[in-house]
Amino acid sequence: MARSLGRIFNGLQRLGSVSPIQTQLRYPSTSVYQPVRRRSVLQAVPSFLSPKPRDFSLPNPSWGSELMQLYERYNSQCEVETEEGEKQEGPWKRVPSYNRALKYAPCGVYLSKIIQSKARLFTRNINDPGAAFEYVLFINREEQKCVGIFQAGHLLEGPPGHVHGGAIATMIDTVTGTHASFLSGPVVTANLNINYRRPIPLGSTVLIESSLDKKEGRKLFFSCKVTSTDGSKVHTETTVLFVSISASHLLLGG
Ligand SMILES: CCCCCCCC/C=C\CCCCCCCC(=O)SCCNC(=O)CCNC(=O)[C@H](O)C(C)(C)COP(=O)(O)OP(=O)(O)OC[C@H]1O[C@@H](n2cnc3c(N)ncnc32)[C@H](O)[C@@H]1OP(=O)(O)O
Repeated sequence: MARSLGRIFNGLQRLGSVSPIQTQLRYPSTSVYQPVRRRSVLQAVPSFLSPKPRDFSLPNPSWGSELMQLYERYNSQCEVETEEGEKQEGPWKRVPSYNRALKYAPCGVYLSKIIQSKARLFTRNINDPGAAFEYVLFINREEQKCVGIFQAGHLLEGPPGHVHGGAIATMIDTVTGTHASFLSGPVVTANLNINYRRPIPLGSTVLIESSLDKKEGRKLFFSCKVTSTDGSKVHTETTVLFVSISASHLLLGG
């Protein structure tokens, strides 16, 4: 069963012909979710089987002014105007975000109904806006950087009034993991090493910046910093190692 699912998944990935992250990044970054590639792959599928998934990385009423300001700052650099007044892709891309990782893959919506259909992405499984992880990620291909803007909700408490260290680690893993997937396709975290420097108050917004240090074969080494939004306070400093895997590594249990 697992083997045949692996074959289906690999086949579907070949059908899509681009990696999951590359697929999503083809969508016009300043617009709401527009599944250009997915539509062409799935045209023949009845529409009742393809509900439009919610993109959690778009603003909602729980977003505070800091999250909104930073979102707008990066989003305004996703599409720029040439001197002739034409619009073209800018240096940054907003990364859409759904409540199942499989929805990123070509035909993923259908696979996600077959494989562990109740599974939900850890950071996107609370429906109450603002209660837990509110965040948006942007990627800059040229500078090989990824930033996350993260507003921590009241359900993420660790030390009284402050964010749980595991929730911070989750967000660091999410930003660097998305960055690594974008650069290299499917990966898993092999090592995550965090120095917690200052606690993060619940309800506040922080900036998470990931950069690729080096790539050696299947291994990708990243540094990641969590700071206040103006960069004046460092909350954590992290190094992360990701290892590239084939899709069957996950489907067949490693
Ligand atoms: C189909 C998927 C599509 C995905 C699309 C996603 C889109 C984005 C979606 C949503 C965004 C959310 C993003 C969230 C991201 C979250 C990521 C996680 O949390 S992952 C869960 C936690 N991690 C694990 O469960 C790993 C468990 N470990 C393993 O599976 C294996 O140990 C693995 C793959 C890491 C290595 O196993 P081997 O057998 O394949 O390879 P070997 O030879 O052991 O290692 C390869 C190289 O790496 C080094 N290495 C391995 N582990 C190391 C370690 N812990 N420290 C240092 N080096 C290590 C080794 O020394 C070796 O190096 P030398 O090639 O010899 O130079």
